[in-house]
Amino acid sequence: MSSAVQNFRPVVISGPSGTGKSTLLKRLFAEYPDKFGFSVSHTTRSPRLGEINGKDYNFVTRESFQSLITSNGFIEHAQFGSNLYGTSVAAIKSVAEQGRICILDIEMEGVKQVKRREDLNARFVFLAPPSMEELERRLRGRNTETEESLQQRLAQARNELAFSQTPGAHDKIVVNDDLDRAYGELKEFIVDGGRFGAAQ
Ligand SMILES: Nc1ncnc2c1ncn2[C@@H]1O[C@H](COP(=O)(O)OP(=O)(O)OP(=O)(O)O)[C@@H](O)[C@H]1O
Repeated sequence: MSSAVQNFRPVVISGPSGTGKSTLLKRLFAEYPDKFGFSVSHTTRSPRLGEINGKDYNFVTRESFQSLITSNGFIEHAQFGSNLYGTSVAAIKSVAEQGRICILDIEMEGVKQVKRREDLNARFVFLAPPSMEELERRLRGRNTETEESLQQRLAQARNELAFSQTPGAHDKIVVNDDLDRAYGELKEFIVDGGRFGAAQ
């Protein structure tokens, strides 16, 4: 295992859409501005004006994207329109090499992929809604979804919740009932007395 991810273990946060992942992560990043980072995704699309290679995206050709797929270099990849997008193992490790904890805010299939990559040494936290009713209330309250996308998110939420019940799926489950309480519990798990999950 590369020593960087031994000391700077990536944290995978997952949970149904609308549970409050972005809300809680924003707060964590504000409290610890230099501790965390996101991995830079790969894409085959062309850079837009002002986008920087290696910062906004790793802009690559279709050929090199394909060869990275073949060599098992991606945690997840998908096609949107005519372009390919993906999260590479190297991009996650690179965050650790910069001395930061890589935060992966991903859905269930991505979680399963990261679990298969033991060399990433990741920790897994699941953010659960207090109930399906409250999740629906939050999604409606956010005013970002059509009825159709809302129903899709709720159906997917049931899958994610079922997976979260599988023994060993996550190292920690935080229920986002009261925001301050949930933040405290999430922070305690992630910061871990300043060790961020690393063995002393
Ligand atoms: N503990 C809480 N109590 C009440 N409302 C909350 C709580 N946490 C978050 N919310 C609200 O719920 C809504 C969904 O939160 P947020 O957008 O952070 O979810 P998310 O998990 O990041 O969703 P997505 O995966 O779709 O990005 C927001 O309007 C947010 O303000």
